[in-house]
Amino acid sequence: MSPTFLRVCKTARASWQGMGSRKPTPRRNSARVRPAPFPNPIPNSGPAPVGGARAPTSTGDCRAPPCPGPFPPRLRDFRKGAWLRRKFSLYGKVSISGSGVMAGPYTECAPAAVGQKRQQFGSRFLSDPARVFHHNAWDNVEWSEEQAAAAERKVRENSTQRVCQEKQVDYEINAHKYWNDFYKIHENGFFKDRHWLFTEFPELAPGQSQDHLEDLPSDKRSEAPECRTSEDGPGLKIEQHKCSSNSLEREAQTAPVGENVTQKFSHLEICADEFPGSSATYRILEVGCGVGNTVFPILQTNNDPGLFVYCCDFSSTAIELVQTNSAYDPCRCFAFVHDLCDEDQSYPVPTSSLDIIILIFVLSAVVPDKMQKAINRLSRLLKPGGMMLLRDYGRHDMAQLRFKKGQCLSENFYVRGDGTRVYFFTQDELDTLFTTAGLEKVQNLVDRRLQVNRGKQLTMYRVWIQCKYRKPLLSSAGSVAPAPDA
Ligand SMILES: C[S@@+](CC[C@H](N)C(=O)[O-])C[C@H]1O[C@@H](n2cnc3c(N)ncnc32)[C@H](O)[C@@H]1O
Repeated sequence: MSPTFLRVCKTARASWQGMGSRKPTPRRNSARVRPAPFPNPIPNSGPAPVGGARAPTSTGDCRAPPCPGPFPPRLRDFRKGAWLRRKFSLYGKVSISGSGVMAGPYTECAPAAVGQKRQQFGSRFLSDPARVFHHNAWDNVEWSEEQAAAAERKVRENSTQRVCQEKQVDYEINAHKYWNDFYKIHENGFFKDRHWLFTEFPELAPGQSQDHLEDLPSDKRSEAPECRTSEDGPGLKIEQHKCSSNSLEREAQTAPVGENVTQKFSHLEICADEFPGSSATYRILEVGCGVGNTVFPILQTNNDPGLFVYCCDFSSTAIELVQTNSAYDPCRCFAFVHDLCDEDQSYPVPTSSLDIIILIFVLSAVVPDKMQKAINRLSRLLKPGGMMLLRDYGRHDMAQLRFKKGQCLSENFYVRGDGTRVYFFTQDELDTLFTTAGLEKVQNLVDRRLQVNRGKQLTMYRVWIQCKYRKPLLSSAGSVAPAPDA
């Protein structure tokens, strides 16, 4: 994109590259699973009670662990049982007798009745341990004291030996390169079910029918590839709105991709009425979008003609994959390379212009020292009343427990075998990050889920955290609340 696409209004610095071409339905723990010795996970969600420890709807993260990789493994990976069992001690053999992974009393709730659309998702509670392998996953699993203590021990153990300073610097400076390498290898092969998106985050498609989801049995929903192109998608009706006639918008959206087209705009600020998507009435930004696993489902599901979706990632490889995806529509979407930790880069939208900012398993990839400023900057982009949505790894998730000594960078922060990094949050830590950025809590819950490999009789305990924080409409003085300084 050329600087001519931008109108210089004030002083600021903007730079970006490559422009161009799993439940808020609060669910109740109607049943509790008393876990056993090891990792136990959780469950589902519902519209969440503010600040609770409820469980969101469906699956959680983007991928689970088959290898030190950035994502939790997909369900189908679980079928590689033998290999996984060897590799990860956290995969436990379930002992129905109670001596194995799951012990203690369980209460199994009947699956949600047909017709209770949202509740069907993530509302499967295990009450009878003998039935643990009857389904792929169980919701709202509570951890026993014994299991929590074992997780603590495991973390203490794998944190004793830290990565040397020199390597730590390399992982920080070259973080985007490690992710580029990741996407060069996997491209968009990590697509995973994201139907939970709209159950957990209805704000992404307000007022839109979720009927297409009900066509899938719940088991299938969590295994189906989540993001398809418009051609092979789930038959969703996509109503496209016209491209803006605004020249900036048009040109910026068709600019070439890749790092070589990086444009640095020092001391620039986007003018309020000339930026990509400036004519939209509902703006969503996804930060750390990867290859579009969230963005494309939003574009497919939300047919509001006033919708415009921005998405960025500091991996130019990922952004290129987004921009070259056949479902990428520059009239409705703008993908750009951006490092959310780089204070010298501005976002291509004005302050107070976004309705929703979504962070899915991205904040955990950022070095803890830089998280607060990154959230502060994002907070300023939200309109009063706008919301920040997050889903990310929770403390003691199986992925954390499986790290070996020598992979720990700092407390609860690790590097995977491929050089990508991951932090495991507590609810309080996230609450502090968001409230310090001037946002108020709407939801902050922990999602504990037990995933099951029925073929191999393995159980995996996942922990994810889901948050929604809103920018206040008015300060107590009656004016719009000020955005925090970086
Ligand atoms: C675990 S992946 C999640 C991708 C995507 N949100 C999803 O759920 O499929 C983390 C993503 O965050 C991106 N990322 C990590 N650190 C970043 C940063 N400082 N700025 C922008 N993107 C970043 C990575 O490139 C990667 O695409």
